[in-house]
This record gives sequence, C-alpha cells and structure tokens, in this order.
Amino acid sequence: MLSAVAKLCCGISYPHSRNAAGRSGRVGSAHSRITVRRVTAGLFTEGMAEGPNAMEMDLSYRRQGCRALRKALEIVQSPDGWRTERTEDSGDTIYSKVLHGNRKVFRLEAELEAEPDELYDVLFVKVEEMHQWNPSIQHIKVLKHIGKETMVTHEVSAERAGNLIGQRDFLSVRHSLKTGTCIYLGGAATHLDALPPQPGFVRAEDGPTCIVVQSLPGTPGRSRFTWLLNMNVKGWLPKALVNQGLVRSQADFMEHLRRQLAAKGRGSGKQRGGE
Ligand SMILES: CC(C)CCC[C@@H](C)[C@H]1CC[C@H]2[C@@H]3CC=C4C[C@@H](O)CC[C@]4(C)[C@H]3CC[C@]12C
Repeated sequence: MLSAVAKLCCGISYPHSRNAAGRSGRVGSAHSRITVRRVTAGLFTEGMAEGPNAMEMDLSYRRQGCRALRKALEIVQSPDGWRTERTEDSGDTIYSKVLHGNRKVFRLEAELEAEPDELYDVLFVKVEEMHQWNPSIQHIKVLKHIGKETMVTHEVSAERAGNLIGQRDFLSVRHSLKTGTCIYLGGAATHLDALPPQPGFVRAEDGPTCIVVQSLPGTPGRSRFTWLLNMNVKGWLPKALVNQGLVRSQADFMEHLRRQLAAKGRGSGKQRGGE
C-alpha cells in the first residue's frame, strides 16, 4: 500500500513528464528520468514561473512536497511503537511514538461526517479560510501555487494555541494527492527567500506531516481521518509541556473541524439541526 502510494505520489505529480519520458523512451536510469522531468516541467508551469531559476524552484517545491508526503506516510503507516495517548469522547484516539532523534510524533485517528472531497476542499483548497473556523490559527497565506497539487504557505498560530507554547509561525510546502477513494495531504517546513524568519516570531517546523482521508465503504458521507502531527516548536521549553500542548491542539483542531463541517452541512441543506 505504502509503496503504491509513494509511486502514485511521484507519478501523479508529473503526469506530463511521465508521458514525455515514455515517448522518448528514456525511462532507464533514475538519472535520465530526472533529466526529462527537468526539461518538461517548465512547459507545464507556464505563467507561474518566470525565468529558469523560478522554474527550478517550482520543481524543487514539488519534489519537497512529494518527499514530505512519502516520509510522513512511512511514519504514519509504520505498525510498531505506538502507544495510546488519549481517547476523546468523540471516539477520536491520539497515539504517540518516539522517532529516532527523540522526536515525539502524534497520530490522530477519527471518523468524520464528510466525504474525502469535502475535506480536501476545507483543508487544502480553502486553507486560507482556516482561521475563520479555527481559533488556534491567526492566519494562513498561500505564497505560491505550483500547479493544483502543491503550494507554499505561511501559517501563524494564534497566541492562545497550545497554551504555554506561545505563538509560532511556519513556512511550509504542502502537497496533495487524490486517488479514487482517498486523499493525501502532506507537508514539511521549507524556505522562501521572500519570507525569512520574522522578527518577534519563533519559526517552528512542521513535518514531515500528513493527513489521510479515506472514504468508508458502505457508509457514504463518512470518512476515516488519520493525521500525523510532527512538529518542532523550537525555543527552550520543557518537553512535557510541549507534548501536552501538541496533543491538546490536535484535539482542539478536530473539535473545530467537526463544527465547521456541521455548519457547512446545514448551509447546503444536507443536515437539519438547530431550528
Ligand atoms: C502548538 C502550537 C505551537 C501550534 C498549534 C496550532 C497547530 C495545531 C496548527 C498551526 C498550523 C496548522 C496547520 C496549517 C495548515 C495545514 C494544511 C492543511 O492542508 C491541513 C491542516 C494543516 C496541516 C494545519 C494543522 C494544524 C496546525 C499545525
């Protein structure tokens, strides 16, 4: 499953280069494949990139996004070493695992009242609106779109998010992948010359992180939601406090996401309630 997704991830990100590589027959070594991609990618990002450097940058962000998703999936799908951190009344469970280098990551498993496509819309397409329904976020700005699947975003957490951790900002590459019944959202910290760390802000690092949303066979309108939170909040803070804050913000996020999905449902007449 994992390797299939990893292949899809890279394949779908470069469908045009895959065709070009196929036509020219240069699919032999990894090196020749990369060469073909370099040449063809620019043709399809016209209008977004200016000049050869910008083209290279776009390609680099695509690669970073793809790699982030692949790495995050590796972590989230690894079967061993998870312990239950917390079970919510909603049925959500948060598991944690300590990775090499002593980094603790959190995996949240939930079922949601929404189709994968709806979640794709709320969490990826309309990412800039997230602060409107999630008080842990002060603002999110898409700084760069690279095709439909990849973007570079700047995120600022609200002062109250994570309680004692304090406000943070993040610069991330976000990459998405849709298959028939599943959506994958991956992300990782990145760099953008135009947005170096801001004075007065501690720049935290998100990722490799991912959200996987799968439709549930036999229950239309519901999906299974898996979220890997893998964050270096930076700064000098006691580990126990950081980990507590992270679990808390993960649980809070779900509460607000559910509320938003319910509100959207009512808006479109899908659900009745509150009258
Ligand atoms: C503990 C403190 C420092 C931070 C608390 C806020 C955390 C939970 C916030 C800050 C930025 C947020 C992320 C911003 C952007 C995205 C991309 C989207 O496609 C899925 C959700 C995701 C991945 C958010 C998850 C929640 C998030 C990580």
